[in-house]
Amino acid sequence: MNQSKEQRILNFVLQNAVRGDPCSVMDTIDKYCSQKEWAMNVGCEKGLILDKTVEEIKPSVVLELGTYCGYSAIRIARLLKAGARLLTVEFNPEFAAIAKQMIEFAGVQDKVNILEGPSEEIIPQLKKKYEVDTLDFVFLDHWKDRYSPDTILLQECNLLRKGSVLLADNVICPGAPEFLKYIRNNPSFQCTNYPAHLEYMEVQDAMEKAVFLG
Ligand SMILES: O=c1[nH]cnc2c(O)c(F)c(-c3ccc(F)cc3)cc12
Ligand SMILES: [Mg+2]
Repeated sequence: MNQSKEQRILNFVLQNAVRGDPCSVMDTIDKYCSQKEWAMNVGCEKGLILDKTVEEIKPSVVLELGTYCGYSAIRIARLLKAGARLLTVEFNPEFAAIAKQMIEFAGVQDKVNILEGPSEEIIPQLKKKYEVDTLDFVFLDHWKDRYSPDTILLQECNLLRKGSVLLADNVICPGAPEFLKYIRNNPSFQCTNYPAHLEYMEVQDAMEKAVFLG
């Protein structure tokens, strides 16, 4: 049976990146996806916005919605302080299996827990099943029409605290208009937009940062 694109990306990393070196894994994925097959990793330009956000917050507990091949999980985990942890949610079991191998190869597996299933089922389990009190940082990079319902769900589950930071990918391309309308008109959030390019393309995209004001 012929391989999936995600399996080809993983194989290219296993054969070309340096085991235990997160930057090498990220660079190798970016090389493959810019030269051979496009894939929906956050990439290096928007990845720098993600890096700066994580370095500013110095989070202890991070939630990522949308793991895909694990690129942004590795990007985030490499910057986490000792004892800090990343919970990353992936609906697609094939993607989750690829991400697990990618994260282990990068050597950040001790900081990352991949939670397989739909975000709307997992978010309500975070407190009891995954021992989360509140989230310091949430990276939204899954299905665009889940951005606002999941943001509402995070609030309903009391997972946000004063100063919790949300960062959403793709608010221009493919676009998350409902989320932007919701978050920018909500007095409980302070929003900032970061224009960028779509990963590996000369197409406009942007990330939206939203700080929860409590
Ligand atoms: O579904 C997605 N989930 C998470 N991130 C994405 C992304 O960064 C994309 F660029 C895209 C994308 C896909 C096809 C296009 F033509 C443009 C963007 C999709 C997603
Ligand atoms: Mg994305």
